[in-house]
Amino acid sequence: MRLRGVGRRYGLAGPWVLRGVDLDLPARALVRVEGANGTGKSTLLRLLAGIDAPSEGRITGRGPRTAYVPERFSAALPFTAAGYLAHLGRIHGLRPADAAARASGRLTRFGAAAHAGTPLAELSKGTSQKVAVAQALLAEPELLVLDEAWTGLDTEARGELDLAVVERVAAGATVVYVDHDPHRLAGAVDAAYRVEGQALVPAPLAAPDAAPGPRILIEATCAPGTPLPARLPGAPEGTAAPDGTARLTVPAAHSDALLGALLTARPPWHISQVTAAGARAGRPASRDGAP
Ligand SMILES: Nc1ncnc2c1ncn2[C@@H]1O[C@H](COP(=O)(O)OP(=O)(O)OP(=O)(O)O)[C@@H](O)[C@H]1O
Repeated sequence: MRLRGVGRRYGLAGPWVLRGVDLDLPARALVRVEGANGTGKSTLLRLLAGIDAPSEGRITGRGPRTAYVPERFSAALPFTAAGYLAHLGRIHGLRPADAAARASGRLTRFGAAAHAGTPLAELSKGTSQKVAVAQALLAEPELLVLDEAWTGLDTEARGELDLAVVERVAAGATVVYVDHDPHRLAGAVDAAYRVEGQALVPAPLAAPDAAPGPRILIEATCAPGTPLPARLPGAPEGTAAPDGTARLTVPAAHSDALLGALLTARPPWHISQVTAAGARAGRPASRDGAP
C-alpha cells in the first residue's frame, strides 16, 4: 500500500493536520506510529484503514480485507457480543455455523466468553474493547490498523493481542499500530514513524535488549536423548530434557524461524504447543476464562 502527497484537514478552511505524507507499507510488516498528543496519529490510522479519505494526495494498493480497532469502541447495535461477531462473520462470507464458531473462539481467546450473550450496549469498556479486537481479527485481515487497541484490556488480553499481531504478520499481513507504551511489541517492529508537525518522519526502533517485547514458548518433543540442533535461530532460552521434551522461549519475531528449524531438523522435532511466554503455565495460547 502506498501514500503519496497525502494531506488531511477537517473542514474546508481548517488547519492541515497532515500534509505531504509519503509512505510505503509492505506486506508482512509490523509498523509503529508515534507522536505527541493531538498531532494526527489517529487521523493517519483512519486514512490507512480507509474509514476516512485524504483531503489531498492518493492512497493506493489497499487490499479488500482491512480491519481497524479504534481507541474507543462502542457499537450501538441490537446484537449480543457473540451475535455481533457471528453477523460480521456472515458478512465476511462464512457459513452461519462457521461464523458462530469463529465468533465464540475469538471471544474465548480474549477472555470474554462469559459475555457472549450480553447485549453490546451493556458491555463494560474493557469487554467492548475485547469485542472490537475480536471483530478485527475475525476476517484474518491483510491490513490490520490498531489505534491504542491495548488500552482498557486486562493483562492477559493484552498478551493475546500481542500474540495475535505477531501471528497476523507471520501470515503475511501488514499491521500498523499506535500505543502509548513505547515498549509495546518492541523487538518485533519492522518500521517506526513519528507524526511531527504535519509530516510523517522515520523514527528509531526501540532496542530489543531494552524492551524484548512478546516472547513465545515453544514446547517440542523428539526421541529421548536427542540433543537440540546447533545454532537455533533467535538464540532461544531453554534445553532439551533426557526424556526428549524441550521448552524453548524466543522473541516472537524469531518464533517462525525457530519452529521451521525444529520441524526441519534431523531428526525432526514434533511441536506439541506454542504459547505466549508468561501465559498461565500449561495453558495453550488460545485460552478461555472470564476477565
Ligand atoms: N473529526 C474531527 N473533526 C475536527 N478535528 C479533528 C477531528 N479529528 C481530529 N481532529 C483534530 O485533528 C488533530 C489531530 O487529531 P488526532 O486525533 O488525529 O491526533 P492524535 O495524535 O491521534 O491524538 P491523541 O494522541 O490525543 O490520540 C487534533 O487537533 C484534533 O482536534
